[in-house]
Amino acid sequence: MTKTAESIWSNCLKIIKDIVDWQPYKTWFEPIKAVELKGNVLLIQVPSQFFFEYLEEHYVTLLAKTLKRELGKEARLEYRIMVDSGSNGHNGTMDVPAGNMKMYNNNEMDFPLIINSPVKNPFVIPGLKKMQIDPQLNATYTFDSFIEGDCNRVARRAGKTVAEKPGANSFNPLVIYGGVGLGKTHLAQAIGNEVKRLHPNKVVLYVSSEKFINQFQDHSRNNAINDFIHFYQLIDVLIIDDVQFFSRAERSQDAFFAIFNHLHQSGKQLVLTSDKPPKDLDGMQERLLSRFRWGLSADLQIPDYETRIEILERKMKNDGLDMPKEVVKYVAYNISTNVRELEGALISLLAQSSLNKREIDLELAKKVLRNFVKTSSKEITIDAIQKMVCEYFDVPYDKLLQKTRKREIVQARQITMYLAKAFTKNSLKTIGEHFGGRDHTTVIHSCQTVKDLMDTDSLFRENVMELTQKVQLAAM
Ligand SMILES: Nc1ncnc2c1ncn2[C@@H]1O[C@H](COP(=O)(O)OP(=O)(O)OP(=O)(O)O)[C@@H](O)[C@H]1O
Repeated sequence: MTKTAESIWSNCLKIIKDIVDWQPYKTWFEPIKAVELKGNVLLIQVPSQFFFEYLEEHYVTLLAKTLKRELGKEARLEYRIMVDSGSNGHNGTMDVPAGNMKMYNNNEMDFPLIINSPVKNPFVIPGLKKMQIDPQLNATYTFDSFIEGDCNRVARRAGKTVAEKPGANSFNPLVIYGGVGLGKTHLAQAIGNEVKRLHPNKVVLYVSSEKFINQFQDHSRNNAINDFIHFYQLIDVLIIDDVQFFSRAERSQDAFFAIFNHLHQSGKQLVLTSDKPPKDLDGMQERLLSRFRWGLSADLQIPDYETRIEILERKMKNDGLDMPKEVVKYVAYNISTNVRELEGALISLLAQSSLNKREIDLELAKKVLRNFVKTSSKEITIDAIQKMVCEYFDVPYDKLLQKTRKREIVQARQITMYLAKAFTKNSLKTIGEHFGGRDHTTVIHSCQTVKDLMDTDSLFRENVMELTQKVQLAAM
């Protein structure tokens, strides 16, 4: 029988249908039309640029293997992409070779594009029933590399719970929010990586809201919104980064609403990040905001001095680097804006050391940081912290030093000790002396009590976080 484009494609579809699940088959393979067969090159037509990219990204291996079965090992695939003529002046279609198909002539490179796929070869998995998608995760963003401190304890622990039991916990959705460079993406990705580690069969997808909106707009142009929504409804753990950008995209919010409802009702997990608390997300539909409140919103704050040291040390350890402790302390002390800047300072320091072929020492650190950020001009004192706390809680200064056992005073005193330990270089003994001659063990006990209370009492935690920021500002 003569081979035609249709017959070849129809044979390919028979194989593909046995391998992929029904829904992705309908979404990603049924809309494809066989156009032309020229020797060993099959031209297929796909409805959009997005569709083409999606196939290339997720199904290129499957397509290549299938086609090679039908047309031999020299087989090649070309796409004809339906183009929106209104937006770019093309005449309705554009032909593109499957850029990666040539790789498949080399048997050793059978699956170069399915990254993080738990399934090595879709052809040997009997009755494969899960959608194969690249979860778009960066393997370096793990819980292990995400240092825990008072600034992120609640969010990090909630993230772990979600990863252990996705969809089957009360943190659904989990909304992680916080300022620039404080680790929202890292933590959200860590959840995805942990889910894949603990539950390899779960379908995880990380996507930025911007990408989601672009995909939606592509599908909308191609009258394929239902396909778009159906695709997202197949995911077990959907992680959407920077949801604040939805505020500019009313119609994408409608699609997200449909996806959210379906996933939530089916016991699937949603993880969202935002640069502000959900209640401050202007331009977001109320029905979405009310759904965000169903789960848990956890914030990320600026890490305190000790956590900043730990972050720097872990980063250096991971990269096999070393530098004197006093330099680490100097960097941590002077950069208290966010973690990205902290990492930036470390990189600048290493670069300067390697360019100038000189050891990293305090002198070099001072020079580099001078150009990098405004270093702390003032060393914050215990007295200054005491005054700030007294003002904040409206507690008389002398009461802080006396032996009063009144709860408000005791807590204010404990918080002051905690902040003094985090933000000054004084020893525990000196800190104790500033509180009417208390013992260093009292300071240790106070710091521990503050940490414990921050885990259990959200109002207390908010107070400490606000005071932390005030102290950090005063030290700049
Ligand atoms: N607790 C932490 N432990 C270790 N590394 C951290 C921690 N928090 C943040 N980082 C690192 O800081 C950098 C910035 O983090 P990330 O990109 O996740 O921030 P973000 O809050 O998503 O920022 P943006 O608001 O700009 O999107 C990353 O390299 C991340 O690994």
